[in-house]
Amino acid sequence: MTDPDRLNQILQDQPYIEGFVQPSAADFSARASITEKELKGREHLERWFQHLSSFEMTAETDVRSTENLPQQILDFLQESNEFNSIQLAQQWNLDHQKVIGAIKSLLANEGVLTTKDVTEKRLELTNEGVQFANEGSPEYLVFEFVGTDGAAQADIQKKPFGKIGMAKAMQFKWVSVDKGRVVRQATEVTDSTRKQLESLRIGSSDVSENEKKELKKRKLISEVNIKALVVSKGTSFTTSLAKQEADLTPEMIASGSWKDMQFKKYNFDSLGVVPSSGHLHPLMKVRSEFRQIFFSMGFSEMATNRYVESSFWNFDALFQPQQHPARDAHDTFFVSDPAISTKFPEDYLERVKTVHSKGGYGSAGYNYDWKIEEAQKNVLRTHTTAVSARQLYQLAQEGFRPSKLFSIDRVFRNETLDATHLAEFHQVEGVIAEKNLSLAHLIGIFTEFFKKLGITNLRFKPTYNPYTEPSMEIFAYHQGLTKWVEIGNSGMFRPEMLLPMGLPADVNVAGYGLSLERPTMIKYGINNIRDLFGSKIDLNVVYNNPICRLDK
Ligand SMILES: N[C@@H](Cc1ccccc1)C(=O)O
Repeated sequence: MTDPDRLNQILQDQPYIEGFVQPSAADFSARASITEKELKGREHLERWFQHLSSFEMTAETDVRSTENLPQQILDFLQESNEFNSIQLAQQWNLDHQKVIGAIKSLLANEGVLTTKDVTEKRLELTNEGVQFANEGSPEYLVFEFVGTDGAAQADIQKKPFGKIGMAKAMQFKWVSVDKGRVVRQATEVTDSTRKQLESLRIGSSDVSENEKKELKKRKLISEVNIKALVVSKGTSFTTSLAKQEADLTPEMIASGSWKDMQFKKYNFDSLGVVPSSGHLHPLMKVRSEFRQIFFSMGFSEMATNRYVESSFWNFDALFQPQQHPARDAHDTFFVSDPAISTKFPEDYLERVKTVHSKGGYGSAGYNYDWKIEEAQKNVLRTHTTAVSARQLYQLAQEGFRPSKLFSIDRVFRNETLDATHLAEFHQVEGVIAEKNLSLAHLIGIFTEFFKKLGITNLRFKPTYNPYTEPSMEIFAYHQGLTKWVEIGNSGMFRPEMLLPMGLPADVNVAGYGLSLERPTMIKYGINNIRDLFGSKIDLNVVYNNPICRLDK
């Protein structure tokens, strides 16, 4: 494919290509001016860049195939007796690590090689050096920009190469300034900075010590230490290594051929194949994401270890009246055995009773006959707000301190099952207790919280809870169902709930409860909540959903 004659012709026609530089596309845009001739030749040239690179490879350097590199190294050592890995990599134009890898693989054969660790100093181009090598030095770019007609100094200063380029081009007497106008002082110049950088880049030794010193001063190159190996023949050096088998097969044992074979040493350092075994359930993945998000936002986790809860903690402590429809057997699962709880903090129970029946703390209460029998009834907790209630009471007993708490666990509701409702599901609950908190803080927390989950399409809607005022529901847009789905409920806990607990009057508590299932459905494009439970889960749906792919 290479056509050196044609190439030389091109180089003569287009003298601005200096030497065998391999210009990049950026080269053109970085160049300050392109003459008409160059412009015309550009397309033509671009085709020839391909030839340029193949010419460089075949004519100038000795590029090795890395196939069977260990054998090539043995053959080389046979002739040379000793070599340095860096020099060999340079000579063969290979990545040094590849050479090291091949040497290491040969070391598995005892006695074939001896190696010695050495540290070599090498010059490397800095980022700026690489840029200059690719695009030309700033002084050259200035010289180009000035052109034969000259240019305004202000225009040059605006260019990224302007400042340094001007200083150097003046120092080299390539250009001069007269009343704000820059003109060429030399008719032709060579971009030797770029040339030197290019030579150093390919490890060539044709850059003088003085030139290196200057490049170092300009911070275009720097000295780095590289660990290399000096390799020489071992006591049982050979260029024809016996083929080493990786596996002992039943056939080898049956035929007895294993007796004459050599086997590869077992590599105890290599990583094993990771067995494709269990995966986290999508729900548990989202749960761990939720936990991480809570932790990253400074929340601590509450203990959630009771599914059976008394009505007292599930409802009464939350200022939910005993006639509230949610307490009805249609919505709540009552437990028949044990049917009641009997141990409650007495004073607190008394205060709860009073706030329900007579009011207090500035509230008129509900004005009804509060009955302990109703509060004693055991239920499967209908929300994790029962967990929060216990925790807030505890906080009041210990003495208030600002707190951010969360819990994620199962709750139970006597629901009619459909695509978005189950009788048992998970709630993600958070409470923030602090002075001067408002609903605005809560909205801010949600926005941040869901952003971290990848859900940005949120809407808030005012709602009613017996235990919060104001209260709001949170909706997220579900792409699969093409509708807004409620994913949470929240609000500022009422004083009728907090003050009987003994929390200071100037403390506000914001709370929220979210479903774990619905964000999971949104995230993984699952349209039926029932698909999340039991053995029916269709992993093809989960793993191939277009909205968000689940990594296994
Ligand atoms: N308990 C509410 C959620 C909630 C928690 C805390 C404050 C306000 C609302 C629910 O079940 O939906």
